[in-house]
Amino acid sequence: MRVIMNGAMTVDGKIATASGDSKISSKEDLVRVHKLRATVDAVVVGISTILADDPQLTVRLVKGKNPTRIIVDSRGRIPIDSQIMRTASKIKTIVAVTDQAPEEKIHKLEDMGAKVLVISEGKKGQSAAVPHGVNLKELFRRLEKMGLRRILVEGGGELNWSLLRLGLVDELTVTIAPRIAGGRLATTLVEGDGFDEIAQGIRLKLVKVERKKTGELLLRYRLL
Ligand SMILES: NC(=O)C1=CN([C@@H]2O[C@H](COP(=O)(O)OP(=O)(O)OC[C@H]3O[C@@H](n4cnc5c(N)ncnc54)[C@H](OP(=O)(O)O)[C@@H]3O)[C@@H](O)[C@H]2O)C=CC1
Ligand SMILES: Nc1nc(O)c(N)c(N[C@@H]2O[C@H](COP(=O)(O)O)[C@@H](O)[C@H]2O)n1
Repeated sequence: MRVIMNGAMTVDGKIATASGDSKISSKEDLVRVHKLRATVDAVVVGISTILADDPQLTVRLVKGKNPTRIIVDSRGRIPIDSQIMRTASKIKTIVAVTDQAPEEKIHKLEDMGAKVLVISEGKKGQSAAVPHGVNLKELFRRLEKMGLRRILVEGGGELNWSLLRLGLVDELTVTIAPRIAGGRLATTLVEGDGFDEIAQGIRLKLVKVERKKTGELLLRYRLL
């Protein structure tokens, strides 16, 4: 399995403003992301990203095949009128929940065309903010068994932390937009509990730097 994490942040590391505006990167960068989506089997996001952005997670800006969309959502909170659920009968959609999700909601999601994976709670690698989240190692094992081998993670910060902490990420691409958003409550690329010491931090090797006409920087890292 190959797991690529992608995100767009401001120079001060924010992936959205405190009020929830996440339109950070340029159209050119979004086209790059859609091209990247067209190369993967699945795109994974956390439920808070769905609730904040109501994304489609498609390749509509380019020609190509839509990846399977995977929502990590322990309590089954995904709205039935979200863009993802409204298109779940046409574009493969998986909602990964735990036994905290109400059975009635699980049936509703399945009736609308989504596949629901009930996965026992994860214990390691999660932050205090997500004490009873989906067991991501088990989720990724199940995805691999289903033939989903090339996975793109598109955040947000809590999901990014859990996956990085568990060592499940192979590559990180991050677009840095020439903006500063500020705001102590604004979400950053990686949230979670974090480490006490920098020496404990996750190590990366910078493998590529691209300077864009838009003023953005595209950084590509390999996880060590
Ligand atoms: N600029 C960019 O590139 C991007 C920006 N964003 C922005 O990020 C923000 C959302 O990020 P954030 O608030 O960090 O939330 P996330 O999107 O990372 O979702 C986190 C939630 O997912 C659920 N979850 C279930 N299991 C796990 C697990 N094992 N580990 C982590 N989470 C789990 C939890 O909710 P529950 O307990 O209910 O299951 C948790 O609170 C939005 O504002 C969005 O716009 C998002 C993506 C990209
Ligand atoms: N690469 C990138 N740049 C930005 O500026 C972004 N806001 C995001 N966000 C991610 O893309 C999702 C939106 O996808 P659709 O356009 O609806 O297909 C959003 O929810 C984030 O996961 N990414």
